[in-house]
Amino acid sequence: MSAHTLDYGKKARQFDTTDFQDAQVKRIIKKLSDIERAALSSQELEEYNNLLSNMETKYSVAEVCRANKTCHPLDPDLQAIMAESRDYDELLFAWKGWRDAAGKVIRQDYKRYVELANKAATLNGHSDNGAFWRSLYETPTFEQDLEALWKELEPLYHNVHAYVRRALYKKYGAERVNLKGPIPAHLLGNMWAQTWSGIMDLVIPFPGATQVDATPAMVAQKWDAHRMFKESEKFFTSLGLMEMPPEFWAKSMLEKPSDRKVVCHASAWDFYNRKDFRIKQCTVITMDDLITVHHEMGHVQYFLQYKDQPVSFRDGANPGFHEAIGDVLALSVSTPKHLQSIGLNLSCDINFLMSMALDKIAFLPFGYLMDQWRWKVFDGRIPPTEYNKEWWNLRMKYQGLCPPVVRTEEDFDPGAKFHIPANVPYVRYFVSFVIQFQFHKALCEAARHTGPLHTCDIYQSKEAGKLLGDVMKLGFSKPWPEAMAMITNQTKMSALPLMEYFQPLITWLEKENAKNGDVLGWPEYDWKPFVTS
Ligand SMILES: O=C(CCC(O)(O)[C@H](Cc1ccccc1)NC(=O)c1ccccc1)N[C@@H](Cc1c[nH]c2ccccc12)C(=O)O
Ligand SMILES: [Zn+2]
Repeated sequence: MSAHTLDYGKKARQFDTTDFQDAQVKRIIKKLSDIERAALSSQELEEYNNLLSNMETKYSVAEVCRANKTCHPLDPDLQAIMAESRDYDELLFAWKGWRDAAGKVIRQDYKRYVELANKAATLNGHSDNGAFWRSLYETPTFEQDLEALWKELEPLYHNVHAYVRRALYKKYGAERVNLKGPIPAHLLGNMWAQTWSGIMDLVIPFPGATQVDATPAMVAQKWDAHRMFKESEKFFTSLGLMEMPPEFWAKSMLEKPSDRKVVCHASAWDFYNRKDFRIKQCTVITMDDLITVHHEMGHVQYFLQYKDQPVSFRDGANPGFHEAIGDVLALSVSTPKHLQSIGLNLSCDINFLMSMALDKIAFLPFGYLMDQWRWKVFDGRIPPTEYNKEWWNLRMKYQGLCPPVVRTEEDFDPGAKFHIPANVPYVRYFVSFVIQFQFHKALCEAARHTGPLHTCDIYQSKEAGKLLGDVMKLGFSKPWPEAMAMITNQTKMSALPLMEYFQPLITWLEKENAKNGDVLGWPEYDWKPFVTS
């Protein structure tokens, strides 16, 4: 890839496109001219690639062992413990163990990776690697736009955070949860506390109503990975979008193999030959993974829709668009009405909206802080001596979380999250979680949906499918505001559709939190949970 990038980059850089007339030619030459890591000397490029390979391997083989010598990988063991265990110390075993096994061990590699990534970025004319990552959005006001979106969404998060904190207080007691303080980071049902649907049973507003998680029904009906992917394909074709080609089914890895170590974090792959497209996923039979299946299938649908564009344009309008496609469909799949239509469960409105909020609203501060930390590491505002301290400052500031045990600069907690060792930017998911509701609202109007936004299911709407398909066909050929306007009739990111979707829940939460006299936020930010071991 680097050899190809270098060859085409050198050719592209021979042209001064100032007076070129054809906007598409100018756009292709501009994109080819950024040769990224290929700008490094061959020796430094080899060092850089080795660092990335070492970090990803360390992450993928890491496991946590018990005193009795049984060892647990992240997928599926530790993820299951974090979602299912309600034992404070068992959760702490998995949480601390994973950070010792996967994060701590890559701190030195990461320090050197930052130096080389920045060197490549400056050789391509950027001030640092974070500036290069942000340049992919072609939006001069990008950082201000993101901060404005976060300020609009923060009150929703504070309401969910306060409500969940009270539920955890009831479960784990006053020594472990302070109703005016941050929440210990290992109690939220997920290894990184990035989505909280794992603890839905602790926070469900109306336990009497039919339950909202489809997992038991999927297991009872003996769903397997293939069935999950086929269900997702059926949704795409119901919109008039494309089915998966035979090579996809022949060459994808949809389940964790038993004979070799693989990178289990889900991913989708375009082989740029218009025929070969694949997903690699260690699928487990849960509702959570049914959502991830749709997410990955969204990437492949995008590959299929733009496969006839020039290679330089076979990319998302911006990285957030690529992350949003699958999630837009998953918003329809998740509705009680749709789940019932495929034989899974249904539930009452507030319970349903709570389960959606535990993933979509809880995620926002995490989606935002991940690259806040990395941008500051790349531009030098966070030196290696403060990697972990600044990480926890951001985890406190945005998510209202605190570490369950003391952290030092011997630790490297950001390294315990896939995207950090894997060199995958993250603000794309924050952008996706905002724009997917803008797309959902627009597609629901195209599908002539009436009633509240959260009940909309665009299944079988060819009009909705055409809107989405036409944008995906553009790939990266037009600036993303144009693609945004094709779907939503306006060019900016907006938090309003997300807020409209969750309005019934927010109203309910504000009343509930007021009734409990709960504080919004964590004024007692210095509080620490009682540590036994
Ligand atoms: O990482 C992912 C899914 C993986 C991916 O599909 O985004 C994958 C990440 C990746 C990128 C590069 C190499 C290896 C893995 N991205 C892609 O496969 C991909 C493919 C083509 C274009 C762009 C991205 N989700 C994030 C955010 C997230 C959490 N919960 C979610 C629920 C629904 C959707 C996203 C999330 C996470 O798990 O923290
Ligand atoms: Zn993705």
